[in-house]
Order: sequence, then C-alpha cells, then structure tokens
Amino acid sequence: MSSSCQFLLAGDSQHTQLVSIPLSTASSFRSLHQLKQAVAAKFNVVDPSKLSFSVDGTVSEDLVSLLKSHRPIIVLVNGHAVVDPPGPSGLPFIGSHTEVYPDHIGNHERLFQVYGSLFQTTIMGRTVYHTNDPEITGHVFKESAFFTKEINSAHPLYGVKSPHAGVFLTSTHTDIWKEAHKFMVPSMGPKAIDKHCRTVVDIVRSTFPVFDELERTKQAFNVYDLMLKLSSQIVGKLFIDADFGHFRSADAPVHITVKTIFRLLGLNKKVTSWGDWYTYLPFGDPKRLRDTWHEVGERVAAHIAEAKVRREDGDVPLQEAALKTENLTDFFIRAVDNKGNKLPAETRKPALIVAVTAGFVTTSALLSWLLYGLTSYGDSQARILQELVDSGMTEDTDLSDGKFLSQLSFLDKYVKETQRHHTTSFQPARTARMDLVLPNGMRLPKGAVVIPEIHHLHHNREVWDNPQRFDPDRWDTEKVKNRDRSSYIPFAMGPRMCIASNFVLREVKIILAQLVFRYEFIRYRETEPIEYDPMFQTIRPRNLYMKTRKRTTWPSPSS
Ligand code: HEM
Repeated sequence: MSSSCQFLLAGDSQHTQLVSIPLSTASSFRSLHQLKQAVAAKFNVVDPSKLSFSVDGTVSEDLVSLLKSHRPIIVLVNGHAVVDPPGPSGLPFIGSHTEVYPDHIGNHERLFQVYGSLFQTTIMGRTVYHTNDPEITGHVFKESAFFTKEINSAHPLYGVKSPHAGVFLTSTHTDIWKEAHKFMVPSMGPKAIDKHCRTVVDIVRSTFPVFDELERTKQAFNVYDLMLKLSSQIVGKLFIDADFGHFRSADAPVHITVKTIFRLLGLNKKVTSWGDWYTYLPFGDPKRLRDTWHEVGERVAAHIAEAKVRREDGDVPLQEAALKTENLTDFFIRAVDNKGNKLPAETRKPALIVAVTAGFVTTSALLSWLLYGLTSYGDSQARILQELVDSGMTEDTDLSDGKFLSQLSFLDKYVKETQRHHTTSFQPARTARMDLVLPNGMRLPKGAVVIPEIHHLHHNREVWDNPQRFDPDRWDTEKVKNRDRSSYIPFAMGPRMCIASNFVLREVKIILAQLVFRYEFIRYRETEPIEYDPMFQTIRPRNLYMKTRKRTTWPSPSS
C-alpha cells in the first residue's frame, strides 16, 4: 500500500510535475480547501481555489476518496491542464515590434481579442506578458511570494532604473525603497494635501491673465503644452521650490528643467521599446538617454541648492514634517523618523527627480483629457458649471481644504470616468518571483514581467457595459459600485501604487472648478481626430487645441 498521495499537475509532457504528500500529513486535511492550499503551495499555484482534482478521468470533490486513491490525482487549474500564455510569433530578430507599435493601445486591444486576457509579446528577445484581467491584476500587484516590483532587463522602467531613487525606479526588495517610501507617504498625507492645495489654488489664479491674454489676442492653444506648464509650475513650487515662470505671459517658454525631463521620458519609451541590448549602444538615442538623465540630475541638483530650507529651525518629526517644512526638499532634509533616522542623503536628489517627473508628466496628460471631455462629451461642461453654481461657488470660494469640492458629485464622476476612458498610465509592471501558475491556468517562468494594461482593464467588456462610451453616470450604477477593485486602477494598486493619488484627485478638481467657473472652453479645429503620442511614457493628446471665452453670465441655480 502507498504511504503517500501523489499529485500530478496536468500540463504538456515537458512540464508535467509529480509531487507526493505523505499520508501522515494528508490525513490531517480536514477539508478540500485545506488540501487545495497544500497542493497549490507545492505547484506554486497563485490561487488555491482554482484547483480541481481528477481521478480516472472524473473530477472529484470528495476528500476521503481522493486521499484513498492509489493512482496519481490529476491537478487541474481553472478546470484544465496548465498551458503557456499565447501570443504572436513575430518576425525574426525584431519579434512582435510591428504587432505592437506604433499604435500600442489599438494593437494591444486587437491582441486581447485574438489571444484572450493574457498574452505575451517578445520584442528583440525581451518577453513581456500583458493582461486585462482584474483577477490576475489583483494578484500581480499584491507584492507577495509570487510577484514583486523588480526592475529586470525586460521591465519597461529598465532604461531609467535607479538604485537610489527609492520610489518608482527602484525594486521593492531593497532597503532604500522601504526608507524612501516611509518618508514620501506622509509628504502626501491628508495634512500635507490641505497645505499643497493652497499653493495649487494660487497657481491656478496666476494662469488667469494668460487665458485672458490668449482670448484678447484670439489665439488657440495646444492643451497639452499648457497643461504641462500648469502641472509643472505646481510640482516645481511644491517639491523643489522652483518658479518655472510659466505664466509670466502667454508665450513664456517651458522651463529648461521641464523640457529636459520631458525629453528623458520620450527617449526612455523609445529606447526601452527596442529591448535591453539597445540601451547599451554607445551612440544614438541610448546615448542621448544616458546624457539626458545626467543633465536632469544636474538641473534638479541646482534647484535643490536654491530651495528654501529652514535649517536654522532644526530637524522635525516625520509626522509633523508636512506642516513644518517649506517644500518637499526641506521635508527630505529635515524630517526624522521615530528612530532618529533621516532619508539617506544620496536618495534626496533621485527621489525629488521622481516626484517632480511623476508629478507633472501624468497630471498634465490627465488635465488635457479632462479639458478634452468638456468640449467633446455632450453637456459635461454645462453640468460641471451648473453644479458649481448650485453649490454656491463664487470667484472667492476657497477650494483648497476639500470641503467645497466634496459636495460636487458630478465633478467626481466626471474625473473618475475620464480616468477610466482616457487612462494616462499604461505600463506599471511586476515580476514573477518564481515559476508559477496564474488563476487562469497559465504558467509563467521566474522573472516574467507582467503588465496589467490599465487602459484595457478599464475597457474590459466583461466588467464595463459599453466601455467605449464616455458616461460619468455609470458611476451611480450598482454594477460599477460593486465592481472588482482591480478593474479600475488609474493609480495602480498595492504597496507600490501611486503615493499621491489623493492629492492628484483634489488638485485636478480644484483646477477644473476654478477654470470652468471662469472660462468656457471651446474646441478649436474640432473635426481633426485627436492623436495620442505612442512614443511617450504616458498617454497624452498631441494635437488638441482650444480657445477660451471668459464668462460674463452664469446659469441660475437649479430649482
Ligand atoms: C494623474 C496623475 C498621476 C497618475 C495617473 C499616477 C499614476 C501612478 C501609477 C500608475 C503608479 C505605479 C507605477 C508603477 O507601478 O510602476 C504611480 C507611482 C508613483 N507615483 Fe504617481 N501618478 C500621478 C501623479 C503623481 C504625483 C503628482 C506624484 C508626486 C509625488 C506621484 C508620485 C508617485 C510615486 C513616488 C510613485 C511610486 C511609488 C513607489 O514606488 O512605491 N504620482 N503613479
């Protein structure tokens, strides 16, 4: 008689695995659930509940008869043998490059339709896995024994990986991430947000003369360019105490620091789209990427040296630092945790570069799509204005502390729907820590980089009704309210998600409320289809132009 239960993970013959669980251990299983957990642990199956057991071709849920089986018990995942993720076979050498670029959004959508909710692409020998499945996404972002943010050579951030930045560009299993994250989170906590938003309100007011000048001189403006100026003016002030001078006049140039960071991100997208080997080339774009990275470092260092830091007031406890410091540079220099530790000096500059970059590149794209929607989606602009009027807004209303904004339910739905339909981030990636089997029964090798494709999660037909329709009111429906948390993740999710999501949501609502209350936004060249820039780190409209008209009348409050 056998002294153990044998389990065979069904798969192709090359990957079939047999494991034994001694009967002394097996007899201690009290439920099928416990057995599934033990077997899942042996085969590295991410979700034990997806296992089923088959003996002699029949699936059985009877624990007692399963444990008595003298024959190997066949283990199925999601009801079938495990398989490798499918994907296009691609061309020699360049692989799937032409299947993905130049239109990665459209092509990924096509590939999801052809191959299902998980597929792989290989470009220049670098394989990446893409998913639009909320369940897989939830596991991928968890930071668990199975997945972590590890920036290996297949990872989209490989070209700008930084061992010292701590956040964003550094792998999770490093001491520096834990340290940097600990200091950065309170810098975007609730008290900090109230303070930051007072600066946001002032900077939005400083844009009014520019909008007025553009109207007086009958000029249309490129929406992304103007929103780039606005969002970088805000993070420049908040993080490195820099006045980029973007609103001194309508034609004030974009500050050289902002231009250099912008160039860095374009180059990174371009270079990493060609694979690991390309990043090492001593000439062309890879060299330009390295040089630009160096230049960004020097420019930000110069801002840090000039930023106001109240050294004379001494160190401040981390939890009070948001209120007692002048800006993020001051925060990083003077905040001390309860063990007396400070953010390591070598992390300050790279972490500030990340904060400034993450801060304006994403927000400028989101703001541009928010303005696009005002002029493209039905009565959105009129509804936002009506809500502001109904809530009693005047030119002097203080929007910074969030109380006024919290009444604006349509504005909230409008921002949510814009972040769903016009997702700006598309490549947060995580890496498999071991050979594993996903809940859908597909296996991934250790080191596999998985990208939950945010745009495609937000347009997954199994989750969203009519996903191509812009419909802010969908956020009132029970279906959307009860959705899987992982099906809507504009700021990613899990321990490595955006640290500034609450700030951003308040910031963009302040900007929208202040601008829509004062100006009517009118699309210019409205028949021209809007193109996004596929070779940029975020999804931004390239050719969106508008004009504004200063409001002289407002609607009456609704009865
Ligand atoms: C519309 C605005 C924004 C969007 C859509 C956005 C989105 C994201 C996403 C998707 C991630 C995850 C990246 C990944 O997993 O690789 C992320 C991380 C991050 N974001 Fe944002 N972000 C925005 C604004 C900001 C701002 C204003 C800041 C300023 C501090 C910021 C700071 C960060 C940092 C530091 C991380 C990395 C956290 C970590 O590594 O643990 N983001 N953001």
